[in-house]
Amino acid sequence: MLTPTQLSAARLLPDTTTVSQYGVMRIAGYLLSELAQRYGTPLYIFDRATIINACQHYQEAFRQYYHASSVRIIYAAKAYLSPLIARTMAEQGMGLDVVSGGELSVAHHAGFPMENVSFHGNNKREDELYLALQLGVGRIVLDNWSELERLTRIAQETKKTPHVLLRIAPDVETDTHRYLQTGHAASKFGFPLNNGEAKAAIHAVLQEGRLHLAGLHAHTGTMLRETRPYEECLERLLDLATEVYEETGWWPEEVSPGGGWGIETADGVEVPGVYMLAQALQQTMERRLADNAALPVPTLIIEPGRSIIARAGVTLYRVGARKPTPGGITYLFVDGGMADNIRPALYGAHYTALPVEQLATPGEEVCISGRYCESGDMLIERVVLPQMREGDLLLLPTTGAYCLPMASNYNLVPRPAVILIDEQQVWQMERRETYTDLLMRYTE
Ligand SMILES: Cc1ncc(COP(=O)(O)O)c(C=O)c1O
Ligand SMILES: N[C@@H](CCCC[NH3+])C(=O)O
Repeated sequence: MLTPTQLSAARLLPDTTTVSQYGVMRIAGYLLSELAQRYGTPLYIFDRATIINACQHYQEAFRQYYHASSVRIIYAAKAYLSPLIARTMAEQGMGLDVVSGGELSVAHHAGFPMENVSFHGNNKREDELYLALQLGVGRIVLDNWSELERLTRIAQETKKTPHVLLRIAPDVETDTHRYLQTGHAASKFGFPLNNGEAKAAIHAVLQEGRLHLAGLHAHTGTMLRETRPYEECLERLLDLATEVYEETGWWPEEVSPGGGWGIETADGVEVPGVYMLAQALQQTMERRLADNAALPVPTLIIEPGRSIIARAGVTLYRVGARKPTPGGITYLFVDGGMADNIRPALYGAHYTALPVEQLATPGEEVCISGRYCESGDMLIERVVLPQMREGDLLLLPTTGAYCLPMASNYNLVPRPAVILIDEQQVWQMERRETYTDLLMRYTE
């Protein structure tokens, strides 16, 4: 029998999760308590089937509205990357969006086809641009004038003609946390549209002639749960392209309204299906290009990260202590916290938690708090759970995106192990850090 918390959390769990009539939870057939025993805790577990299903779901949704050749779906590696994840994305026909020489190196190491890699970021260093050209990345997305000048100079020197997109700040408002907004007029990302800089940058690239301007890009924010910002963003990019076409005859081969599609979380807000996004973008494209029927429809590039990988991931923590306080809060201390998942502290992100084994104890409201020396180290401020004891295992769903990539060694706690599982196999993607790993960084 599922408890009410388990029931409401069921939609947040990986696709292969099962709970027996005695309340025993498995993912891809594995007993979670056995995985915790074998790999230790905290443990991040990714379910391969859920990742593959999400990739296929995106492809099917967009292929309902576009020819396969006119849409490219690019996984945003910043959500979580390992060589095995890069290989899985390649097998699924996904491209890869990277934002650093580090992510680029993992993609290269994994043998990811470099022509399907887009190199993003707002401050790419010179050595990273050289590396991108040397490895032959498909697209470099330029954010600002300095980057444009830097890459133009490198292109001249190396006698290469990189394919670039210009990132535009389209001045589109999004209904998401302030730190997750990226397309407004004051955004740190992109050439502003409003003051004419975006158009000036396009003219500059075309006049200089050293870079191949393949198209225009924007990304308005993340954890979006409506199609409106995507539609507005695509409209603005196409309007800008139309103006430039009339002035110069240049027309984009590609346009991208970025990634950012949300997921359902413990806050209970529903997210429309991805096919709604595909449909909305196709309709916007058709509407905006109706007056220019002779022009080829640009390839649409979409860059999901979280909506591909968040629900595939869960975290297992072990409870170390239960502490009722006279102030009325009962804490459950777990063996991880803000250093492996900064999202609640940084964005007020909502998670829920489930005991891994069914407990017949009465329910109580607790605060799930980590082991770090910060009062703000709360993974969940309030959740009702059966009374848990020291040693019990707790599972947090939807931790596959932006937890591990933002992890730190705060308090010099080693970072957790990470595994990928399917019904046949367990792959250890990252081994647990050791004290030796931590000590190796010090040179004196
Ligand atoms: C340029 C760009 N593309 C794609 C993404 C992926 O966003 P999400 O993981 O929310 O889909 C991001 C991150 O917000 C981004 O900055
Ligand atoms: N790190 C953020 C998302 C930022 C995505 C990159 N622009 C999160 O956890 O939600």
